[in-house]
Amino acid sequence: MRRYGKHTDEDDVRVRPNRKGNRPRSSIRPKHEDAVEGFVLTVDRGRITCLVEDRTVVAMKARELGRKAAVVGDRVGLVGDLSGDKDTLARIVRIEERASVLRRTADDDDPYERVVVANADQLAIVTALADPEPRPRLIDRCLVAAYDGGLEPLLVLTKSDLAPAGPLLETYAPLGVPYVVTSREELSKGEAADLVREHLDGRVTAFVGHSGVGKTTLVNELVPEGRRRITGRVNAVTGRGRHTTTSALALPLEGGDGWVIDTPGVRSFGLNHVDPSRVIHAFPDLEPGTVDCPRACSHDEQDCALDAWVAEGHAEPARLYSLRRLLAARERREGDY
Ligand SMILES: Nc1nc2c(ncn2[C@@H]2O[C@H](COP(=O)(O)OP(=O)(O)OP(=O)(O)O)[C@@H](O)[C@H]2O)c(=O)[nH]1
Ligand SMILES: [Zn+2]
Repeated sequence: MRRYGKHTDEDDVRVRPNRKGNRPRSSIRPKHEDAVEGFVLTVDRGRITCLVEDRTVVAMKARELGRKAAVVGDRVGLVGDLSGDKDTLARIVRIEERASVLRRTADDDDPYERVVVANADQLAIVTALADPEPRPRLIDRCLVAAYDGGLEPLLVLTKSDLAPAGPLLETYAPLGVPYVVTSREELSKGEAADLVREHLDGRVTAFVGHSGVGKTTLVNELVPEGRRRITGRVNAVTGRGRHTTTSALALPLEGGDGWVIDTPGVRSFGLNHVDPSRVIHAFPDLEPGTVDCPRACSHDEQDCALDAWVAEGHAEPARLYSLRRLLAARERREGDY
């Protein structure tokens, strides 16, 4: 039988002698200061799987967090049973401020734009050069989502054995986006993964790409054991035989301190709330030219000061053209999905 002593609350509320009449110390301590830090690996129907030290711990969100959801990549504070044993459930009591956010757009089932990945440093946009054909507008939308959310983009162009990368790269050259080009042959020799890995070490990279571009093939090359390891652990803890989640999944890079976050399909990015001033941060060469813009300028309107400024020779016209193209990609069109 458990005994409840007189002072069971002592550890929670340690009130110090308060001679100066200040507020009791207990009330200014952050709540749950004993919470342990975790990293969200995946989310499945309200079950949030976190890495806590070297254990996989399944948790629920504490009610006090309100509507804010924990998403893959979040740094969280956990309390409760952190053993990671089967059938145990910890509680997430804190979600740390996010350094970056990748949003997906609202859809028929859900009217809100939602964050799908938090704290990624980089967005790897996987595009096939053929089969399926590249979709520049989709790439542009990914770039806007990256710039807006605070992620650095990386273009990963697959299937260069089927079509040359030149024309597409030319389109993106003025943006200075780093890129990797891979082929079937490089893939089979393991070289494709090596090329991509050079961009991943020490960073958290979210991978997006629509069906058939070779994203899964590449991610499996990058983290051959990763998926099995993580989903195996998740299954062991949840008792579910299959990893059924439709959420993104964070996979540890072998021998590095980076993470690959595999995202399911691309449902188009949430660009409704894109702030042009955040996108223009990605264009530091153009930014000074916006001082004479009207207030809340979209930089895609007639009175925008950038046209005259660029015409005076302060920056490359190709850069302004690229900025405008990206800003125009915010509008969702038929076929963007
Ligand atoms: N020719 C060629 N084929 C490739 C290359 N990379 C991947 N593929 C093939 O492209 C097809 C699609 O690859 P997946 O990895 O399944 O593509 P995905 O983007 O994950 O697509 P989903 O699984 O549908 O989301 C597979 O048949 C791959 O073998 C490449 O560099 N060249
Ligand atoms: Zn402007």
